[in-house]
Amino acid sequence: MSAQREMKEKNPWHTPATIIITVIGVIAIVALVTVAVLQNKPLPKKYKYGIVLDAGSSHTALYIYGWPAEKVNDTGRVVQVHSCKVKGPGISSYASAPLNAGESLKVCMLEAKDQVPSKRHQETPLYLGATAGMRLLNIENSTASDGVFQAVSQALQTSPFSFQGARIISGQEEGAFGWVTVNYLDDRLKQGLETTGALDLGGASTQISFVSDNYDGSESPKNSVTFRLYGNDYNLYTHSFLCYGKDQVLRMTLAHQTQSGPATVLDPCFHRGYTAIKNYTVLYDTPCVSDRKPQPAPASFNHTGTGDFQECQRVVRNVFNFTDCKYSRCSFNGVFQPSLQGPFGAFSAYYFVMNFLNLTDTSTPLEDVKKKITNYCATPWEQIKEQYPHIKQKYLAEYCFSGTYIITLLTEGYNFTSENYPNIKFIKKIKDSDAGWTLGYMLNLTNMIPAEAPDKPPLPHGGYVSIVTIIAILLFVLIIFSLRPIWPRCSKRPQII
Ligand SMILES: O=c1[nH]cnc2c1ncn2[C@@H]1O[C@H](COP(=O)(O)OP(=O)(O)O)[C@@H](O)[C@H]1O
Ligand SMILES: [Ca+2]
Repeated sequence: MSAQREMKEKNPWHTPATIIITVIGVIAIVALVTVAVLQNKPLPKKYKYGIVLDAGSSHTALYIYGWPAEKVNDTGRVVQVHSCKVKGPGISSYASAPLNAGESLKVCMLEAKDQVPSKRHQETPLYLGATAGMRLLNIENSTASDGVFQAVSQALQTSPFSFQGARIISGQEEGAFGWVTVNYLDDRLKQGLETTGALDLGGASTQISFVSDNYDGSESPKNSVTFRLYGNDYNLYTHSFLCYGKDQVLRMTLAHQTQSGPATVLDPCFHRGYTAIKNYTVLYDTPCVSDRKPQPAPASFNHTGTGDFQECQRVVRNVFNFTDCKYSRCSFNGVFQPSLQGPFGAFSAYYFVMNFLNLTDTSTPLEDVKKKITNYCATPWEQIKEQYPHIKQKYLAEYCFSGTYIITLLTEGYNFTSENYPNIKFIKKIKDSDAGWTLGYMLNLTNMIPAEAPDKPPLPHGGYVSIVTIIAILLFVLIIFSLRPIWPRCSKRPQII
């Protein structure tokens, strides 16, 4: 009994002071963790939006981008939240009825109104950028292109968004912003990683953009764009070939085959059994071919397919000039191109065509790619129509030509070889956002990519809570241990005696 009393008296656990200290300690730890969890909760996310209309030669598409209002400078934070394909042709096709161009945008603009919360409408910038279709119309008839811009601007001004203007973007911008989009979405810019080149195939123009170490921009300054992004300097090579989109090249190959104004054209780029009456005036109605119109020309010709890849490639080669080059090296048409470097992302029509032909897997050797296109071209038109009843016949009839053009452009135009062909990835989207120039264009106009690397991001909420919890537990353990030298000695004393 007396030993027990003595123990009770000397054990600090049982003194009122230690009990109070321990209770206060535990309360303090619980309070600390509670504060960490509750008070430092991230603020509810406020989203911002931006809208870009891509007025391409074949059609217009609307893209809505969104990002959390705070931390705008974080790479890869802006994402595509919605897209809308405008019904009907590209705006350049409305040259003689410009009001209809404005009207055609209405359905997608209404969709955008639904997609962006109404309290954000006023602050949401809206841009329209037109590419090669409008470049060609502007060359052909600048009054008509002004009329189209006036009509679309008027239509967009009536939207609740903050309309920032409609304009033709240059080929250089189109190429450079496509490259920015691909590398931004891939998180390559902020991390200073090796960049991915961008290959964009449209209907009226095509772009190639990449960074090459042995290129400083001095040999052909007009092909050079310099960027300082997140503290890294980039010297980008870019070129846009006007008229080398797949629709204009198709016209150029047909123009090549109709130089003498024949009544029938036997075209190796179309399937056997394919036949259509085509109008000379319509075919030659673009600045890419207008100077070659046979004079006098009959009203129309009979366009008949023979389905022969090798012959088709021979015809397609005629649209390239491989001989003139005043630089150390050229792609084609006397255009400077440094040596190819790094991985490439090929999008837009590159993707549509190669995806249809089941050729997006670039581990397929180049020779096998050619064999597959050869087989496709050699398949009779009747069989093709039966095999793909749900695909638009206009696209279906042209895949043989388009596949042949793509392979010729990549290998003979840009000089991809069987060794570096696998460096190309045919892509439609990166992390749910479409590959194309629009995102890069918006990031640039809203100053969303800083020249210098942003400060290190503060600890995320989860990390902050974990650290406070760990510290609290350590403190608790420390209190226990600080009491240990007194407590065990007291409790063991009776045994020693
Ligand atoms: O599903 C498809 N299959 C094949 N080609 C397509 C498909 N969708 C779009 N395209 C083609 O992609 C190209 C897009 O070009 P775009 O309209 O962007 O012209 P641009 O960039 O030269 O101004 C056009 O040739 C169009 O016909
Ligand atoms: Ca395009």
